[in-house]
Amino acid sequence: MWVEAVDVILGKLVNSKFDFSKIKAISGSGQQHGSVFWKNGSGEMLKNLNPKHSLKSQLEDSFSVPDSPIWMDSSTSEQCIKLELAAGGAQALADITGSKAYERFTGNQILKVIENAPNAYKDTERISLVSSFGATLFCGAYCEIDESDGSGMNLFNIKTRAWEPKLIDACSKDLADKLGNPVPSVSIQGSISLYFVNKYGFVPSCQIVSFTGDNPASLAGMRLMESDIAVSLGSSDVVFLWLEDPIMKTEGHVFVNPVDTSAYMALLCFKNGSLTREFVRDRHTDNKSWTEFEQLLNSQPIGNNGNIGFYFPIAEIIPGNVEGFYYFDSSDMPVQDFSPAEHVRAIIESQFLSRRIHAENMGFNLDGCRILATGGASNNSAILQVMSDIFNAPVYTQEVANSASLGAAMIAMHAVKVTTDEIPYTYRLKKKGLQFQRVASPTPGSKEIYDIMAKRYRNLEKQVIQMHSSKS
Ligand SMILES: Nc1ncnc2c1ncn2[C@@H]1O[C@H](COP(=O)(O)OP(=O)(O)O)[C@@H](O)[C@H]1O
Ligand SMILES: O=C(CO)[C@@H](O)[C@H](O)COP(=O)(O)O
Repeated sequence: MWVEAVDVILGKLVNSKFDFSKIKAISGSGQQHGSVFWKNGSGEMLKNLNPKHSLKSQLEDSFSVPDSPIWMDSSTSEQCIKLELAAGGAQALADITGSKAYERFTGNQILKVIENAPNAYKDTERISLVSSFGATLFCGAYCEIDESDGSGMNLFNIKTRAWEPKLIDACSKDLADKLGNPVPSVSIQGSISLYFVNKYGFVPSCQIVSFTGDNPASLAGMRLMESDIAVSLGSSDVVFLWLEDPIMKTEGHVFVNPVDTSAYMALLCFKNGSLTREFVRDRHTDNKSWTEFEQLLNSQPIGNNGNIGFYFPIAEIIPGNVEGFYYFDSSDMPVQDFSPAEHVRAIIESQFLSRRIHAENMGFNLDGCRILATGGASNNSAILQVMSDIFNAPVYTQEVANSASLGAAMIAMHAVKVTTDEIPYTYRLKKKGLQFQRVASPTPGSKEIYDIMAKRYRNLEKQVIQMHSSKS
C-alpha cells in the first residue's frame, strides 16, 4: 500500500500538470516507529527499477515481513522487559535512549520479529523506519535512518549519536548491519532514482534529503522556539517541546532535535486523542457531527460544574496501564454516568488537563508560553478555546495546517542551502514570513478554575490507575 501510494500521488500531480523539473530537493515525514523489512536482494531491485512498470509490481515481493509493524502495536511487552534488563532498568534505558521501553518503539518490534519469525529476519538485508523507507524509494538505494526518528527505537544512544552496542546485542549481533548508520536529519542522502527522472520528469540533480518522523517534521514545520509548546491533535494527541538540556524520565520521550543537532525535543504521546473524541461524539450526539459536539461543549460552563471524566477506550500510554471509563462528581466521588453535554465537556477538559500536568512533569513552565496547534482537531475552535483556558496560554495555528509535510519541505530546503551557507534554521525560517494566527486567548477567570481542577485531576488519575489495576 505504501509503495503503491507513491505512484498514485505522483500520478495525481502529473494530472494537475505539475512541473517536476522545478524540484531541487525532496524530504518527507513518516509515522514514527513503524518498520519495513527489506528481503535479501531488494537493494539490487531498487537500483534497477523500470519506469515502464509500477513501483508496486516491481517491489511487491521485496519485503520479508509483509505487514509492517506500526506504532499502534502494543504486543511487545515481553521484549520491552528484555531491553530494559539489557540496559540495567527502565531509567537506565531512558538515560541512554531518551525513553524507557515502549511497546511501539522499533527495537522491541524488531526483537519480536527476531524471536517469532527467525526465518523472516534471516531473509532481511535491511530494516528501514517508515521515514527512511520513503527516502529509499525516491533514492533507489537504501537511505540511512535520521537521528531524530532513530531516537524512537529504544536502540539509539542520543548522547553518542550511535546505536548502543548492548541494546543491539540484546536483539541480535548482526542488527547494526541491517540498520545502517544514522545521520543528522538535515543531511543529503543521494540523488533521485532514474525511475522518477524518466517516469515523471524530475531533474537528475534533484537531491534526496533524509526523511524524518512525523513529529520531528512537525517541530520543524511549526518553527518551535523555547517557551513554545506544540500540540498535535491527530489520531493520537502529541505534545512536543524544544529542549537544550533534557532530563530523561521514564514518562515521555526525548529525541535528537531534527533541525539543531546540538539540541533535543521532548515528546508526549497520548493514544486516546481524536479517535477517542470521535468515539464520545458518536455516542453522545444525535447526528454524530462536530457541529453538534461544539454546541454541547459550549452549552456547559467552564469547569463542567466540577465533573471530571477519564476516557480510555484504547489502553493509554500516558499514564501507562490504564484502560476504560471513569467518572467523578465535584466531590471526587465516582458516578455511573454523565449527561451527553457533560460527557462532551468532560472528555475535552480531561484530555487537556492531562496534557498540561504531564508537560509540567517534564519540567515545562507554563508561564508566558504559546501553544502552537496542528492536526485534524485544530480546525475546531471550541476545542482550542478549552485548551487555551486550561493552559492559560494563547493558541496559534498557521496557514498551512499540515505541519509535518511543511516541516519536511523546510528541512529539504535547509539541507541543500546548508552546503552553501551556514544560516541557522530558525533564522532562515523567520525570514520566510509564514504567519501564525492567534485563534484563542484564555477566558478571564478560567485560570483559577483549572488550577484547582488540575490538582484534582492529578489525584484522580492516581485513583483511576489503582481502580484499573484492581479490576485487571
Ligand atoms: N472539526 C473537527 N473537530 C474535531 N476533530 C476533527 C475535526 N476535523 C477532523 N477532526 C479529527 O482529526 C483527526 C485526523 O487528524 P489528522 O491530523 O489528519 O490525523 P493523523 O494523526 O492520522 O495524521 C480525525 O480522527 C478527526 O476525528
Ligand atoms: O507514536 C507516536 C509518537 O511517539 C505517534 O505520534 C505516531 O508518530 C503517529 O501518530 P498519529 O499521526 O497516528 O497521530
